[in-house]
Amino acid sequence: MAGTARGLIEVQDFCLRYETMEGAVEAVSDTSLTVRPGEFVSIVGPSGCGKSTLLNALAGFLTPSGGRVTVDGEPIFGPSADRGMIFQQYSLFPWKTVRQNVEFGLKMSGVSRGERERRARTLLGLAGLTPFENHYPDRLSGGMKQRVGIVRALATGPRILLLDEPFGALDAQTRLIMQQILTNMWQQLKISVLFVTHDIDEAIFLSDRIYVMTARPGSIKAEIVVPLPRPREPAMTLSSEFLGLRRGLMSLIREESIRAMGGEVSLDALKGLAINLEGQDLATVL
Ligand SMILES: Nc1ncnc2c1ncn2[C@@H]1O[C@H](COP(=O)(O)OP(=O)(O)OP(=O)(O)O)[C@@H](O)[C@H]1O
Repeated sequence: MAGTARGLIEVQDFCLRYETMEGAVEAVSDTSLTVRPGEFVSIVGPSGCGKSTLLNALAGFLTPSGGRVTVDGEPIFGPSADRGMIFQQYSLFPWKTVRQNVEFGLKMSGVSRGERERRARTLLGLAGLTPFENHYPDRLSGGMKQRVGIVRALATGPRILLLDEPFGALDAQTRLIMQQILTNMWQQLKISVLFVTHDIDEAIFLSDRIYVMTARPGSIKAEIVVPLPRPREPAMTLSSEFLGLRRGLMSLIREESIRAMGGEVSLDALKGLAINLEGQDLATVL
């Protein structure tokens, strides 16, 4: 799996509508993006802009209402071990040990016992999980469970890895460690990654490029290249380059988050200027 120039993701004029009892919900419209083989790309945007919808279409769980979604030029017709997907919630089999969880997909694909063990042990080693290979998931912390989930998705040698807020449930310190483990694994495996996050710092720290989506129906508002060198070090988050990117991204997302609230909240309201109290203080008025 290492060293192969595979994993080109191309999304062209993608639209997705959900049909509901109340009518159609246009979740994503006219979205085009590319992830080149071996690239790490993130998607950020306001809540409800369609990030998960797009990722689920790439995973093969949803069918586009329009446009084209391909990996290495091949259209997507359903889920495949070629496209690993990681969610925020851990989805390990509780009755299997860590190594059995990692080997599961390989067993289903008919890989021999020896080869399964070799691959699982290599990946568990890369993720620092060797001492826990015989543990059951209920004995693992959230960060460890998520590491096992990532290793399990990688074990079958996917061309691309899709991650939907994978570290959203973890505390800040564990999150930082997970980010480094993920980038280490990604650099060694040379796999293409599309990563959805709400965390701007996380997107900058991990990515080669970042797509910013508009409020629903989501489309691409901006594409930002992250020029920070690799390997990324935690100290880089204090550099002027990092802070400049952060400022730019925050202002783009803020604009869209306000739009996503459908006019319920205006910039004036956020500054506390939207209601005229006619000189009285709030406690008196209430
Ligand atoms: N099954 C569904 N039926 C109807 N509408 C849906 C369905 N799933 C999602 N939506 C709507 O589609 C839009 C996009 O949802 P999606 O979960 O993709 O957004 P998101 O950007 O991932 O959100 P968040 O950042 O809050 O996780 C939202 O307005 C959501 O309410």
